[in-house]
Amino acid sequence: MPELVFFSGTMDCGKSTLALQIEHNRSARGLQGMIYSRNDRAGRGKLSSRLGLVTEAVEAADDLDFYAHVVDHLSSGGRVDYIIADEAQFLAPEQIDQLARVVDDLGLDVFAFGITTDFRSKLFPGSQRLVELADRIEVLKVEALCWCGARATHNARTVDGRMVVEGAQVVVGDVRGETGGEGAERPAEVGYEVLCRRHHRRLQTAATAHAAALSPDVLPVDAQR
Ligand SMILES: Nc1ncnc2c1ncn2[C@@H]1O[C@H](COP(=O)(O)OP(=O)(O)O)[C@@H](O)[C@H]1O
Ligand SMILES: Cc1cn([C@H]2C[C@H](O)[C@@H](COP(=O)(O)O)O2)c(=O)[nH]c1=O
Repeated sequence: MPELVFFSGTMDCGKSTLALQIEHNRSARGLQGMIYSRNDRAGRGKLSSRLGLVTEAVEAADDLDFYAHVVDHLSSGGRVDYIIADEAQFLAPEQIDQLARVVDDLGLDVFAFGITTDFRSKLFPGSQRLVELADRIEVLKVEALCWCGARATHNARTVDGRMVVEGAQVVVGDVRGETGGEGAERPAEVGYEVLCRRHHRRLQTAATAHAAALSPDVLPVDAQR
């Protein structure tokens, strides 16, 4: 039976790598996939992994109708055996419905990859619809870790290492920080960090935890002498 599968996890847990592996294994057996992505860090029309692999993809813009796109391709003599959609959290709920229709009406497997929640631990609309519609949800097995060593389950947005809780839901970026704040005297470093729930709730990133550990307030009594 064809399926709509949602592979989910935090940022940096290997989702895009798995997408590329699924694509590699299937194309090695002569199958042809239609690869979609949206807002990949490597640029428009790319699906890239931090391991350095990258492939061409159809950029899934707001106005892309997945079902119509696949039907058009098939009607013009093209072949499609399966669908891969990376960065699926950025898709509109209606586009997830279109992917479900591709499974049900065209009989194709659809593999969607994305983070479930944003930097405020709120569901992305596309991910919410995937949770509602997917035949299966697969949580990636390679665990990303919080700075404390616990399993990271949440995505934090940081500015100069400090977690922020205000801002637009979509800001493309990486876990190692990027230069932002155009026009600012010293551009702020906007980035992401994966945290366990406890430290996400406490807004404690690696940088702020390190600063707190170095603060005289928390030094042992002996060391303060
Ligand atoms: N230099 C490296 N050596 C080994 N593995 C790495 C290296 N850099 C990144 N990775 C692996 O790649 C994962 C990130 O893969 P990626 O597919 O880009 O993640 P996602 O799409 O979930 O954000 C990391 O969790 C890590 O397991
Ligand atoms: C938490 C969060 C993330 N994003 C962006 C940042 C990245 O561009 C992608 C996630 O990509 P990855 O391959 O899973 O690392 O999502 C965002 O726009 N808003 C957020 O709240």
